[in-house]
Amino acid sequence: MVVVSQPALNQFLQIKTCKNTTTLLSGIPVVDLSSPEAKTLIVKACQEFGFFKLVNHGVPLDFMANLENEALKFFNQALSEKDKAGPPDPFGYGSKRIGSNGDMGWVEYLLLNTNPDIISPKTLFIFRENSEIFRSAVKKYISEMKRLCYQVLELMADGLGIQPRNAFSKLLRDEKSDCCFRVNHYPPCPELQAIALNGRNLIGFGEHTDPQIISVLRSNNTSGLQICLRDGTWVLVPPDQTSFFINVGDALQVMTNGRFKSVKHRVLSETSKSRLSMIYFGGPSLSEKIVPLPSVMSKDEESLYKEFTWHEYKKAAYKSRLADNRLSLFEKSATQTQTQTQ
Ligand SMILES: C=C1C[C@]23C[C@@]1(O)CC[C@H]2[C@@]12CC[C@H](O)[C@@](C)(C(=O)O1)[C@H]2[C@@H]3C(=O)O
Ligand SMILES: O=C(O)CCC(=O)C(=O)O
Ligand SMILES: [Fe+2]
Repeated sequence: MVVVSQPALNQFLQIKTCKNTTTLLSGIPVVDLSSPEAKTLIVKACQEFGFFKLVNHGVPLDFMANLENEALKFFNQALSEKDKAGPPDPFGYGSKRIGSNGDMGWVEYLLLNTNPDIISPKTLFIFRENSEIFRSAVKKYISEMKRLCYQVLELMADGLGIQPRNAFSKLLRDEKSDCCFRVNHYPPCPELQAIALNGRNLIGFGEHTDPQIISVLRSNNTSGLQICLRDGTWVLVPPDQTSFFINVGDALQVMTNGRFKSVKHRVLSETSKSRLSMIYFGGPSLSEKIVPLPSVMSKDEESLYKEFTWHEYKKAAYKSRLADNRLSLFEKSATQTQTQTQ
């Protein structure tokens, strides 16, 4: 990324308000995947936060470190080289523009489709020439992410008492599942140290919920990720490069009829250290109906949402701005729910 002037930086600056105070949270739920209590703790965390940290996950640490190194080699290239893999369509290399509806962030990224049948021409440029090591690191990492998602989703089903226990995971096991993988690089912004910030922050990735079922995030040891609690307070998530952070996505909120809540999150940039994060987004096949699972619902309980397919949701999501409440388009009004119960 290039050096920028203060007026150009203004579009990434966010004013902090008193109501929205950021506090350091040491109470992020932590789940030990090897513990017999994992399923109970996962359900509790998804109900209260829509978010938790996963330890003892069994993913080899060198897979994470290798991919991080390879990704940094990509981002350290000249912009003219990286731009050959962009602009994102939505896959490929992107810088500062997130999505196609005007969102901006102090970030550059690679967005990849994980289905080998769908090859985006842009992504061919990412792995061209001497990048076989990068391609292989991505492949190994993604296969671990799939395994981890299946395991976590099966524990969620167990914890909720859902039969069969693959009710969620089968959606990702489907060969047509719509999953993607993102590597975000947040360069440091030395210009910011020189100017008076007046308590303002630099937005790396603006607030949003992830539309999919589940997201698995790993970052280097640079902070920046924040989650929003139910009371609207933003809290910092202390980084931990050996662990994963699991986000409940909008589709899982619907499939649990609101028992799990998708977590609103954002990244604020550091002025002196770069952050590198990799996120695996697990989505179902495009034709999948996103409805509450019958075994989640109690007797006479009605769905809070209108029926829609993942394709319909995705289409709406990609027309929306990052901070929009995408699920509200599919919520039933109070009158609709009452009429159905009468
Ligand atoms: C502004 C946008 C970027 C996004 C598509 C959208 O129109 C709204 C959802 C955004 C998001 C957030 C989570 C993931 O990073 C992502 C890949 C996704 O599936 O939804 C991004 C989209 C994107 O960057 O293209
Ligand atoms: O980069 C991060 O740490 C989080 C980014 C994110 O939330 C996303 O890409 O959807
Ligand atoms: Fe996200």
